[in-house]
Formats: sequence, C-alpha cells, structure tokens
Amino acid sequence: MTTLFTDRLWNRVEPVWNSYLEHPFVKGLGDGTLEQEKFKHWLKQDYVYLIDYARLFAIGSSKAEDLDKMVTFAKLLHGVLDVEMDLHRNYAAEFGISKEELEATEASAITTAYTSYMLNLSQRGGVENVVASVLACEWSYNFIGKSLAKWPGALDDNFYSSWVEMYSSNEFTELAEETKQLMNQIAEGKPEQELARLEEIVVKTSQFEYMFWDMVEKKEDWPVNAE
Ligand SMILES: Cc1ncc(CN)c(N)n1
Repeated sequence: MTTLFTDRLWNRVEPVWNSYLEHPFVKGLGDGTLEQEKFKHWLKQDYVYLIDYARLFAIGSSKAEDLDKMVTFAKLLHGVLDVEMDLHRNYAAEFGISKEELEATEASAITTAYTSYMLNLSQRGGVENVVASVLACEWSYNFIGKSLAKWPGALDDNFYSSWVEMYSSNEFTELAEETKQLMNQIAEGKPEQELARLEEIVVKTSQFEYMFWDMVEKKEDWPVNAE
C-alpha cells in the first residue's frame, strides 16, 4: 500500500499541531472563556491574513497545469472569500466593526511575515509551492475545529460556538480535504529531494500558525511604537 504524502506530513506536524490545542487562546475558544478583546485582535488580523491567503489560491489557479486543478483552486478561493470570511464579517458586526474597518486593519509583524513567506514561495515557484504553502492553514484549522467540537460545551450556545461550528463543519472539512487531495496529486511521482523541500514548507507554515496564535493571545502588532 502506498502512503499518501499527507500521511507523511501528518507524522511530521502532529506534535506542532497538538501544541495548538494546549495554547491558551485556542483553549479559550474551546471552553468559551477567551477574552473578547483578544478575539477581536484575531478577527482583524485574520481578516487581512485571509485577503493575502485568498491571493495564493488565485496564484495557484493561474499556475495550475490542468483545468481540474484550476477549478479546485478557484473553488478554494471562493471558500475563503465567501464562506470563511463571512464568519469574520458576522463576528465583526457583533462588535460594531464594519467590513471597511476590518479590511483597513494594519497587518501585524507576524501576519506580515507569515503571508509574505507564503506569497514569496508561491510567486517564485510552481504550483507545488502554492499548495504546500496553503495546506497547513486549511488543514490545521479543520483539525482544531474538529478537536474543539469534541470538548464538552464547545458547540453549546456561547460566543465562540459559531467559530467551532464553522471550522468543524462539513463544508470546511470538504475544503480542507480538497486541499489535501490537491497536495497528494501534485506530490505524486516527485523525487525525494523535492518532497523533503515541500515538507519543510508545511513544517514552517505550521510554526507560523503557532506564532499567529501567540500573537493574538498577546494582542501584538509591531514591537516598537513608531507613530
Ligand atoms: C492564521 C490562519 N490560519 C488558518 C486559517 C484557516 N483558513 C485562518 N483563518 N487563519
């Protein structure tokens, strides 16, 4: 039986992703105790993160070698812009934050570093760089959503239950699964050296995910006020 490339990746990233479930921000989402000001910081930073993240799927669509993959990238692009970002717009409305205000958020140092890393790799490489860059994002949020959904009370009516519902939903699971499938198709037949390089991209983006959770927990922007 051949192992899928994503099974190999899972063995590598599992300890990093398990550490997300121990992170105070993620735990606060699961047990409903997260401070709303911290969540607001996530909401704004994540919105501008997702704008650049969506660009990656557009780059993927333009670099895809066949129509099927072009369509999958386009579907994933729609998933970010019209499904996932609706969650953010709905939460923002509860805080009295407009769409325009969300969009005008200045990206923090970590947000900038993370999106710049993925955009750089995707622009200078082929479609394999694009899918390796986006994979941990989609898959790890689905992993977190499904893990938190099993926590007692996480899906009961509380401020963060829509968050857990969204990232554990069948619709989001399908987007994560399509991203994994795309990774497996693109990895097929690639030499070991190339697979190892792609694996490192997934490990680095997984590390960036941890840094993002830490950044929102600490409500960080940039280290020195330069106003
Ligand atoms: C930082 C981050 N990583 C992943 C996801 C899930 N697309 C997200 N919304 N934000």
